[in-house]
Amino acid sequence: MAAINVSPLFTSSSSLRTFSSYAPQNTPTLSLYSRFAPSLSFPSFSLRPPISTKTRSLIIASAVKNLSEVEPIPVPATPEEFAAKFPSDAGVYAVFDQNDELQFIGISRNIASSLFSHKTSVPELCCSVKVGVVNEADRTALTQAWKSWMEEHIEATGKVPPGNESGNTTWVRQPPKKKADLRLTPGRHVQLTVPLEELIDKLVKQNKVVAFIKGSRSAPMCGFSQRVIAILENQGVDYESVDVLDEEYNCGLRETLKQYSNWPTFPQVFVNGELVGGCDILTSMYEKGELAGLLKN
Ligand SMILES: N[C@@H](CCC(=O)N[C@@H](CS)C(=O)NCC(=O)O)C(=O)O
Ligand code: FES
Repeated sequence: MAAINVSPLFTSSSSLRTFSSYAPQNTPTLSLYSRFAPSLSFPSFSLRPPISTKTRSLIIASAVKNLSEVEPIPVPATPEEFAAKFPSDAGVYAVFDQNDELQFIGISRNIASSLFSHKTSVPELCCSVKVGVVNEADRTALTQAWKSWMEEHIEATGKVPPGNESGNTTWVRQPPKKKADLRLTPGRHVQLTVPLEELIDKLVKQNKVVAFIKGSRSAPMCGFSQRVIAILENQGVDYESVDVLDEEYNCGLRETLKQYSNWPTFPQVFVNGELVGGCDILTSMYEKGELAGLLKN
């Protein structure tokens, strides 16, 4: 197995092997090891031709210590302790369970924050951590650091850390689930016993923030509605959305709402039962910093 010794900047035992020089035997090809870290996606972990001198000098400049040479740090419990123990810098980290089995190697723009998030979501797997800060941490440098730790571990054990195996989502931050849009009626086949205006009135008075939009909040059907949803999401406010184009569950809403609010277009955003406005008004309030106060009161 060919190994290329490189720069004294690497610690004494370190050597940098070309990616093509070792795919461990009895294990799948390296491309199968490609995984996603919580905040950054990796390029595929594929076999490559030998690294050019220029690339190698880049790698050396951003190299972290070998995985085996880094001291593990016990994982603390509180966010304050995380901030005190771990750097908020970018880099690579390796998480070990209570049996000192390596569970996951990840990269992050903020190591302390990523580790705290792992500790919160999978506490039983986070007992100690090895950390390598990457200087001048652009994407290439971070990926390189991750690859070198992955390769070192694979070479030593012949296996990929379980959390980095293809299809394992334990360590990947799941996007928050979007709330469902509200429906005004049980369906168009059901005869309403109260006028639609009354249902609208109840809806806007019983919910602090309501956005009547074209399409759903997860797939707005018009740029104006999309903009308003983006603003509300950005404000982190809990809001309800109603699709005025949904003729099955909101039959007649598109025209009735225009009369109710005396406003001819959509989107329409209500706060505390009052119409605030459409896309232009929301955008202007957002840009002037006036929206946060209104949404919170
Ligand atoms: N200037 C408006 C833009 C919205 C707009 O023009 N909406 C149109 C096109 S989506 C609309 O709702 N027309 C009435 C309708 O489609 O029933 C705003 O600030 O919200
Ligand atoms: S649906 Fe065409 S501009 Fe809104």
